[in-house]
Amino acid sequence: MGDNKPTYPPSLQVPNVQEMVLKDPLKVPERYLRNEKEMHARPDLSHLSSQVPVIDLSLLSNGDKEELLKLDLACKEWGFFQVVNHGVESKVLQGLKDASAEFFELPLEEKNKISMPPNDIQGYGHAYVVSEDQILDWSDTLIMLVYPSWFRNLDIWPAKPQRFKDSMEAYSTELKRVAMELLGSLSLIMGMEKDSLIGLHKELVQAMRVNYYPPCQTPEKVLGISPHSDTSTITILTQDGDVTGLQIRHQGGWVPVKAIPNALIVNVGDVTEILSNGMYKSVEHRAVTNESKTRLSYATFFVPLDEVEIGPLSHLIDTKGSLPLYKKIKYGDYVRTSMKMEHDGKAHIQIAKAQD
Ligand SMILES: O=C(O)CCC(=O)C(=O)O
Ligand SMILES: [Fe+2]
Repeated sequence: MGDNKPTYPPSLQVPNVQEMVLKDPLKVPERYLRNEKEMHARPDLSHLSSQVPVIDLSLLSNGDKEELLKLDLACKEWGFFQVVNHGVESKVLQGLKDASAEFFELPLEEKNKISMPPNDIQGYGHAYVVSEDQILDWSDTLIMLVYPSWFRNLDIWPAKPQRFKDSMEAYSTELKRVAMELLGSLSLIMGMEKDSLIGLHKELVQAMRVNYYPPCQTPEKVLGISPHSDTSTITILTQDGDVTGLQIRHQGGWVPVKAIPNALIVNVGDVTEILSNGMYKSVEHRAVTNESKTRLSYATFFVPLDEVEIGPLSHLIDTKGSLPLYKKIKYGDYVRTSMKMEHDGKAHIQIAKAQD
């Protein structure tokens, strides 16, 4: 069992953004410039920020019917929600943030000791760079598998700061509990037993991505992370401080998510969209940069084992008399094919679309 650690298609090597900004804060190379249409064409929906649903995890845990209905609506209408009363202590959240910030402040050569190897996407570097002429994201990233623990490749976990591993472990263990609770509630609102979704995963695989967004003098011209939906079942995100950066697609525009302090931001991923035959939508999101402040975000992806076949749940097709919108596909094939594609909104979910 211990030898079968998954690896993922690697990304092309591109410049370190943090270093670029350190050397010349005014320089924004052409490779990072977005077209104006992409940045400005959509309606400004920032006034909708306050309407992003808020879910109380302690109520969900008690099986509160009203809260389950709220969750159902949040997954249908927004695909994103904030979770409060999750029970993750603020010192655990802060521990992860401090240790990560300390890692990113290390000299480049120290960080490069765990740079992504040529055959994997885990480690320090950039993700989803698949062609030399693609527009690049204004960010650097650190990616690692955390659970099940025998999936860990500790060679690419930061050795410095010393407390990094413990902080990551403490945070991830807590998030696993939150995810199990959320997946239990999702099972219920999808008309199944509470433990069905977890069972379907065979093993709940948990991967972590720490995003580092340096400031950019012209934030209106670059993106921290390109629009995409996550290939996960669910993603739980937390962010550093009060710098807003995350924006979600809603009603044809972009809505900034203003994080409630210490709340966790959850989004529905492609797997849930596929399983629910489109009833719940994995929503496109992106991150913008800030003119003067660095932002860090911490995304935890919960996914099934590679061998698990995902496809619309039969009871969700049968009861509604609707056609399956997606075909059955092994999760491992889905995620690996998507990683060979440039982030382009939700284009990669086509991999699982049923033929008409
Ligand atoms: O930084 C953010 O808020 C978004 C990060 C994200 O979408 C991701 O890592 O998949
Ligand atoms: Fe994402």
